[in-house]
Amino acid sequence: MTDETWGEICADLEKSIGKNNFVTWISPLKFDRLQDRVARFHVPTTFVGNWVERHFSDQILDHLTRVGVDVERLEFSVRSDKGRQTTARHAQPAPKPATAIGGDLPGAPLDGRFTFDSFVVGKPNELAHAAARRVAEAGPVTFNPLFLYGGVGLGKTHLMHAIAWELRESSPQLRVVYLSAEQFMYRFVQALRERDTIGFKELYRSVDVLMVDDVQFIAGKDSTQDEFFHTFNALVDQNKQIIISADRAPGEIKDLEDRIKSRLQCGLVVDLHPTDYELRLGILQQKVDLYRVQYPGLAISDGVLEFLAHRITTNVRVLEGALTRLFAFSSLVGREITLELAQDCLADILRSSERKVSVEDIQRKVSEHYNIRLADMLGPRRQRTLARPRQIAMYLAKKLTTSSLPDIGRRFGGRDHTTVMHAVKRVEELRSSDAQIAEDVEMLRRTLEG
Ligand SMILES: Nc1ncnc2c1ncn2[C@@H]1O[C@H](COP(=O)(O)OP(=O)(O)OP(=O)(O)O)[C@@H](O)[C@H]1O
Repeated sequence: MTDETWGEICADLEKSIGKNNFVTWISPLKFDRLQDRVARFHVPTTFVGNWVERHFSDQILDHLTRVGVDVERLEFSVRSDKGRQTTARHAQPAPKPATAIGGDLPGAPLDGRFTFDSFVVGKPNELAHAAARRVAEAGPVTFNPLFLYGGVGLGKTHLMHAIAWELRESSPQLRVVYLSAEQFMYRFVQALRERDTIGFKELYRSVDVLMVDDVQFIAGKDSTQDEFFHTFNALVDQNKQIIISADRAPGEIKDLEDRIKSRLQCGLVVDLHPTDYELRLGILQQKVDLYRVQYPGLAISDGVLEFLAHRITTNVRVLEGALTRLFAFSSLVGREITLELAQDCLADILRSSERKVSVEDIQRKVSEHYNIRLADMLGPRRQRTLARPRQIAMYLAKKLTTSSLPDIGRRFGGRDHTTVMHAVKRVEELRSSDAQIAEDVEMLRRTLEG
């Protein structure tokens, strides 16, 4: 059997199992060889190998036999660029399909790539990861809800899906529902339209684990908030686990009712901090390893990943997009990915990343401007000559970056978010009453935004 035969079979498989299944499970397979009637494939993770083996091996065998390939069974192994191999057969048993987790329960589909295996842990996300792991153990409920928050593309959805996959595998009897707050609202509205709110209530209040992604979406939507609040209470009363994500801390979500905010704050609130250089590099290396399984010929020069990790600091999604573009380009033109090629091919992404101001840049510029030491800006001393620049830096951090108030507080020597809130308010007042401060702030803003 050749790569070409496999390509033909893929086209047929896509028709029979559907595009989504095909893209998630079959595209990542790389045909390796046929030997002793065993067709061997490389897979990006053991998880994918297990899944394909369990759910699609009969269909693959069927298609292979139909085109005349003499094959008895399939084998899947993970191969990293260093040639390490682990065979899927020896790994944990695969979980059951989870597109409709909980059988007839209306959950949203899960992404097969978002598992704990593929989540790279670093300092900025280690607490969120540990909390997610703990919840995924399905032991006694210790914190309810688990509230994960952080900026765009930092891995909230990835962690929630990972929890769902893990629970599905270890506790298949649990009724686990994952959905976005938007889907929760649409389903609720549909129930209202069909006059079946009782059915809706019963359904969502009978789950064992409820995960609602991007909860900030329901802010300002009164009846949905109300329904969410009652569902939430009913589940907490029954000691069922709830996991919520949002783009900011509960207290900072505008137009969210206070009773919901306080409920959300009752459990464990953990944020995913913006990535640091090491985490970005780790994620890039992991992606390269995965791509190498699919495209063994992939050549990437030393220093390219370091360059990307250094320059693209916005979010992981942008980082992944950049790498995908580089891979596509290099495979199309058949060239090694060099630093020059990366600079050319990613010029737009690099340019837009350049304009991003970081909290560290702000701290540095403000301390230079007021001629104080950076350590003093971050330290505990409260004298006016230090406190004022510190407040201005906090104000600029809030205005020029996407960091949340708690995040800014933490970066200013572990201060509370209320201190940052106070600083922002104070500088706003001073800007209208003190011409010197207004001028300083404007000048600093211009310099920082370049
Ligand atoms: N630590 C990580 N390790 C591996 N991949 C990661 C990590 N963090 C994020 N990603 C990847 O980045 C992409 C975006 O992550 P995800 O969708 O979970 O972000 P999010 O925080 O839910 O963002 P949004 O607020 O936009 O919904 C995904 O492809 C995810 O797999």
